[in-house]
Amino acid sequence: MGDLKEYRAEIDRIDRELVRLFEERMEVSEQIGAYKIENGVKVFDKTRERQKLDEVKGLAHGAFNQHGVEELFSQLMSMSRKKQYAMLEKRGAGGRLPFIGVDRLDTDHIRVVFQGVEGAYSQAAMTAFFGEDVNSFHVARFRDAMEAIAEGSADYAVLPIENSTAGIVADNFDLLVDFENYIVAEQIIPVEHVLMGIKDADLSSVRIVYSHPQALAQCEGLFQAHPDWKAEPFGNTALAARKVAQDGRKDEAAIGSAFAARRFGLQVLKTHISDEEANATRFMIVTNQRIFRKDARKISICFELPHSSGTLYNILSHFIFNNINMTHIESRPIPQRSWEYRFFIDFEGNLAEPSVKNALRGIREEAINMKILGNY
Ligand SMILES: O=C(O)C(=O)C[C@]1(C(=O)O)C=C[C@@H](O)C=C1
Repeated sequence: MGDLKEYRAEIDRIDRELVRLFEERMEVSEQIGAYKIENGVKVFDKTRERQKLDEVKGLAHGAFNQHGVEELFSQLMSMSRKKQYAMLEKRGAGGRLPFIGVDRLDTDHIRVVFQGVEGAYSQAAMTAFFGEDVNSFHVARFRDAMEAIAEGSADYAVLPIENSTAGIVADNFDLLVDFENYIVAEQIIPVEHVLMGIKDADLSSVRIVYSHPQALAQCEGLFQAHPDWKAEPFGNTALAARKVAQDGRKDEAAIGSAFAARRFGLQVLKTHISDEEANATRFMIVTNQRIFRKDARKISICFELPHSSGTLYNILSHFIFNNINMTHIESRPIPQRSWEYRFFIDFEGNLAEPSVKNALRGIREEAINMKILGNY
């Protein structure tokens, strides 16, 4: 057995050599970067990297070291790419992002669309953002709202994206991919559900409860306390309230806002029925222009990744390297492509910042179909 101090001295000597070699390698990488800028060659060369990894693996001995060498060189090349992306941005060769910074959103003479009927939570979010007097109309489906802005019959749409208890509204994530519409703002509103029924109904007469699936999910405790009640998914909370009012049956109830109960002449049978007290829904304000407020602090993007080891890790490294704080990640299956996923990521920043541009450039090159969904 040798001496620990001696071993460490030996490691120190090797590490000094590694650092020297790393810096030497990075210098060559910079020269390649300059060549690539000059000749318009893409930074990321997947084929070359694959060949390199196979070659260096072949030089190592034993499975453990081969694996280690592969990981080490993936990181070295990733570092090399980041250096080259930074050079591109510095020399203004990074290309312009197709988004225009504005001082404020244009809210004069606008029409706003929301999904659902009168009394929907989306309407509450809309009036909270645009004011009570906003010129608005409503449509049946989230997709209809997206279409309305895509074709210009509305200037903005208000759509729920996430609830603090039940999680994301998956359909709206997918619609952001299908349409060339962009998030320009968000509005968070508290969601206070009540149970409502017709004038003659009471808790003992209720048998079936209608509401949006997410609202039903937010009130699981209520159904556990009343195992004989059937939860029946419905288009949205306001439609559920309207149905109960129209059917006029004592055995029917709806979960929705007190606002909807008032609007449809229903009585509130029970308040505070959400499992979590502080339940809130985040709505996005969407438009068909690629604009962002100059003081925007949050960016949403999405991209696709093949289902193979390390792909997500590599993409996320762009955030770490550029010191960017990621606040949300979500994955959704890609239709017709089994086991491939689309990732939705929110992070802090503004599209005008160099670190953001740098990270986005790397992600754009290394992921598939990267799309900026908005800066707000
Ligand atoms: O060979 C190149 O094109 C390089 O830029 C060097 C390098 C590397 O570090 O080895 C870096 C990025 C490329 O994706 C491939 C290889």
